[in-house]
This record gives sequence, structure tokens and C-alpha cells, in this order.
Amino acid sequence: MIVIDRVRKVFPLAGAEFVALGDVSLELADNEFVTIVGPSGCGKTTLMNILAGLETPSGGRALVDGTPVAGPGPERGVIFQQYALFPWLTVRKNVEFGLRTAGVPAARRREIAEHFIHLVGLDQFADALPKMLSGGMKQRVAIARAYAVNPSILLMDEPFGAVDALTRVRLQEQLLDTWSQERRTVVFVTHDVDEAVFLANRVVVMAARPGRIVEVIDVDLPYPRTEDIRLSPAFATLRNRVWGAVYHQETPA
Ligand SMILES: Nc1ncnc2c1ncn2[C@@H]1O[C@H](COP(=O)(O)OP(=O)(O)OP(=O)(O)O)[C@@H](O)[C@H]1O
Repeated sequence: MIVIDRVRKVFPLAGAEFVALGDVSLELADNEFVTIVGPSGCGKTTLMNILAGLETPSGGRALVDGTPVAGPGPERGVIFQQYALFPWLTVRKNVEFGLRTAGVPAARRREIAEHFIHLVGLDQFADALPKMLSGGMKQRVAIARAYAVNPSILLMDEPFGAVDALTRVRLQEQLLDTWSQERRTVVFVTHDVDEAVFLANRVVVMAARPGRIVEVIDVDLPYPRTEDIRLSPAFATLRNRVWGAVYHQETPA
């Protein structure tokens, strides 16, 4: 379980203080898929960095299974927009990387890597270098690599931001497919309202100045999420609601 308890983050700005996160509280149950959506600058990345242990809060705390986050940890896998694959390593070696540093024996490493490479549909590319892959494929490698070390939580910050619209839809379906087979708690930041609704069982809407949560919307659409669901009136209703919460915010001048 993740508990975000009155988290505040203040950055120094031109001799004053800039409140990137005001007072953010949220609880996430195990194996939930929560998306965070909000306008630029509302603190989404700051919140993810705090959960990842890459930033420390100025106030409040983030807890994972009751333990305060004090740095990066193997139970939290991180996937950001930049693919961050090692260009000189093959897909297989990239996926095995975290296992190698954890001292997992070679045969077991290979077995685990093969499982997740298969799960993201890249069997044929296991021995390819990243430069031979499309952007979408690289991001699937990043997902396989994050999964390989068996984190209970996946933190994803705009992971599909750099791919075209059609690839993006395919990646969403593929991620849900992976998640349905290997349930984890997922926190997923996006700018895209459709993406936020399609993936999540809850959408967290944030606003800026100060960064804060303005609404949490339950997405009571069944999984697996199919194209029929994406085109359904129920989806459109939820999408419109999230859209309204994101784009009709009162922001102080
Ligand atoms: N290291 C820093 N120093 C000073 N200000 C920062 C720092 N990091 C973030 N900020 C400020 O905090 C605010 C929140 O930034 P953050 O990147 O978390 O927003 P975001 O919602 O992820 O935005 P975007 O959607 O554009 O990525 C921004 O106004 C940003 O300028």
C-alpha cells in the first residue's frame, strides 16, 4: 500500500519559495492502476520523484507498506519518458541488467528476461540493440526491464509521451495486457485524458499553483479494456468528466 500523507514540496525560486506541491494526500491499494493527470507544472513529476525516492518532501511523507520512502528501492520500478536503455546492450541484456546487479545467477536471469520479453511481445528482438527498435518497442523493453526485478510498484511518468497516437493506443492495450497477467500497483502520469481514463481504475486530477489534488474519479469500467469500451458512451462520459476537471480549473493569477 502507498500512503501519500500531506506531502509538500517547496523549491527556492528567485530568492522566494515556489510551492510545487501544496498538501497532497492519497492512498493507493495494492495492485491498483492509478493515473495522474493535470496541467503542466501541477507537480506530477515532483510527486513521482518523491515516490521514486529521487526527491525528498519538504513536509509530510510518502510511505510504502508503512515504511517512509528514503531513496530508490527495488520494490519500486521506474519508467520515464526517455527510454533510458543502455544502447550498447541487447534487449535481453537490458532486461537482465537489474537482475545482474542483484546477483541473480545467469540461467535464472535468462529465464526471467525471456518471460518478460515474451510478455511485451518482443521475442524476435531479444538479441537486437535498442537502435534497431522503434520508440514504442523501446518503451516495451523499458517495461520488461522494470518488471524483471519484480517490483510491487511501477512508477510511470509520461512513458508514452514520445510516440505517435496509434502506437500510443497499442502501448496502452499492451501495458494493460501485461498488467492483467502480472498485477502490480501502477502510478502512471499522463497529459492525455483519454489515456488516463482508458488505463486506470482511478484518475487523480491535479491543479497547479500550488500543486494539489482537486478530484479523484473512479473509473468503473471493466477490465479487460477493449476497443468497444474505448468507444462506449460510459467511457465518453468519464472522459468528459475528467476533461472538465483538468481544463476548467480555477488557477490563481
Ligand atoms: N528542481 C526544481 N527547482 C525549482 N523548481 C522546480 C524544480 N522542479 C520542479 N520545479 C517547479 O515545480 C513545478 C512542478 O513541476 P513538475 O515537473 O512536477 O510539474 P509537472 O506537472 O510534471 O509538469 P509537466 O506536465 O509540464 O511535466 C513547476 O512549476 C516547476 O517549474
